[in-house]
Amino acid sequence: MKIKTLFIAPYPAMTPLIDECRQEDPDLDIHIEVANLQEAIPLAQAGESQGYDVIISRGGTAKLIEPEVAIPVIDVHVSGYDMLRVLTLANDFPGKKAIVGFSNITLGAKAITDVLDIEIEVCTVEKAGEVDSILEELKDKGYELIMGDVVTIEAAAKHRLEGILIQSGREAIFEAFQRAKSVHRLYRRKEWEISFLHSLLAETANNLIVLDRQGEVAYQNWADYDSCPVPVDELIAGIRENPDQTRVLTVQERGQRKLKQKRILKDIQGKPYYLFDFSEMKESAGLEAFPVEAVSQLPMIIARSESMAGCLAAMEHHLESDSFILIGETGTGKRLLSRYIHFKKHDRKGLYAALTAKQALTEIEGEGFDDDIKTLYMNGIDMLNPNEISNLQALVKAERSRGRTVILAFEKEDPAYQSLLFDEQSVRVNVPALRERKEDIKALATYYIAAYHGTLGTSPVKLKDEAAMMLEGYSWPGNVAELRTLLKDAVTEEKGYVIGRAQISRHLGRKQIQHPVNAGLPADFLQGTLDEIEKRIIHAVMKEEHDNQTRVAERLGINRSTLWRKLKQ
Ligand SMILES: Nc1ncnc2c1ncn2[C@@H]1O[C@H](COP(=O)(O)OP(=O)(O)OP(=O)(O)O)[C@@H](O)[C@H]1O
Repeated sequence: MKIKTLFIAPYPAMTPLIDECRQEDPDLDIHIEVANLQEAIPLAQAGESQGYDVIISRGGTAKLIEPEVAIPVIDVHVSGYDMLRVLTLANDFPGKKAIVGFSNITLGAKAITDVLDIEIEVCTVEKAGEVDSILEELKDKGYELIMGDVVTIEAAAKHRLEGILIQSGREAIFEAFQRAKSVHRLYRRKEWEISFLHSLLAETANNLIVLDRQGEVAYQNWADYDSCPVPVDELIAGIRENPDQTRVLTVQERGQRKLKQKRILKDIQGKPYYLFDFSEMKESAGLEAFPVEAVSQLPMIIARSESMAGCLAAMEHHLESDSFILIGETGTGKRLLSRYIHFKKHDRKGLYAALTAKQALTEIEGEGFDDDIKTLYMNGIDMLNPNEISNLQALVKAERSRGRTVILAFEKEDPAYQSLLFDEQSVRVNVPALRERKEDIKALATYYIAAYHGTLGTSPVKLKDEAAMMLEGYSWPGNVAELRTLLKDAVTEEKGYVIGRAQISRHLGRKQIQHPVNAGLPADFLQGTLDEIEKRIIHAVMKEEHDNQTRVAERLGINRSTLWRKLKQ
């Protein structure tokens, strides 16, 4: 198919030559118009809307058209032949002569006049406005003949000077035809690439918006939403807050569902762009849903005691590892520490998932397990049978090789899990029981008083030393989780500003009543293994709390998933 070409000639004498040349070029379908400078712009714009592929023009006219249209504009260059022709013409002219024009004309002219020793003055202008004053000066000096482009020749006529237009010859026109063809080919190829990528994007980047640093929308495509699911102002505020972070992941609760937002900073042609990709997080198909989150800030860990500070230091020291084993009684803070490891290792560039070992075995291999999950925290390993344990071992290895950090939690060092517990590649961290780090108790209690004051609006703001001492005297079988529950009960009940000995003693006393050592229990209640006794206690409390698992977990100072696990045993 021929290339539809609009040739805008800046002077009428050019048209016969163009007409002659176009007969010899089978690839271009050329339509000719004559217009100089500004007059050419509306013609060019009309040509673009009529479906022309390319425009050819010359000098200042071509330059003016170019920014006004979105199709390629080819400039007919002034060739050495054109220059030779005009100089030959002028050579026989008697009197003083000069060439006036922009450097694209005068540089070549100067070279030729120097080499051939032709006596012609060469004057270069930098702005079209300078032409008049140069011509006036030349006239005063006795110059009679001026050579140049259309602008120069029109000005020469005004000053009553003789003018010869530097015309384009066949070679320059053919050369422009060639360039028109190759630029058109390139343009077509790029156009194809762009539409190809656009249709790919429309298929693959389903819910995407791209903003520049100023917040202008550069691209957007919504398959599952009518428009951006998060207000664009919110996205812009995030960019301003943190413009240089290359990757930021967040998870937002949207009613019952969770919306994952992934922000990637991309340098495109030297300019920063922010790609926001949105997706709904798939709820786990299996047992119960497990929490997946983007840990957005470093979790607060109280570590006044030497043992807890040592525990943190050991983790910090081995952060490059992709495998951790946390050993500590229930409620000591293993999950909290795993979130701390995740934040330190992956910052906001990946998601964190906490799940039981059984869930891990069923969910991870399944469809829809999110690639952005970079840390897997697994507990409940004691519920696995030997076969499942070896499956878990293989899974841990595979997940590590996928670039995930795997953190396994154990309540005690049980020989049944030896293969997992003593894995050489893992960093083992012992999380001390609260009774072994009494120095942390006051700080933890104060932290919780402040936290509940801030989140629940509870009154107390101070813990008296005598009350702290009472807390330090207790053995905390449920560890920090139990301490937190006691503090929550105490601050919710208390309407004054201070938690003193009386309040703490009341709550610790209740524990004695709720968990009497043996009073009123069947004779065989304390018989059997520890696991059996634990089971009986849990069922007794379940009965008292009418099967309300949240309340039972609170009373026993364990979290709900631990309770759930223990009930399933
Ligand atoms: N050092 C600490 N500083 C602040 N809060 C803590 C600390 N240790 C534990 N906590 C808090 O105590 C509660 C229980 O901690 P966590 O759930 O991490 O314990 P766990 O050892 O994983 O328990 P389980 O084995 O029962 O699942 C959480 O609310 C946690 O934030």
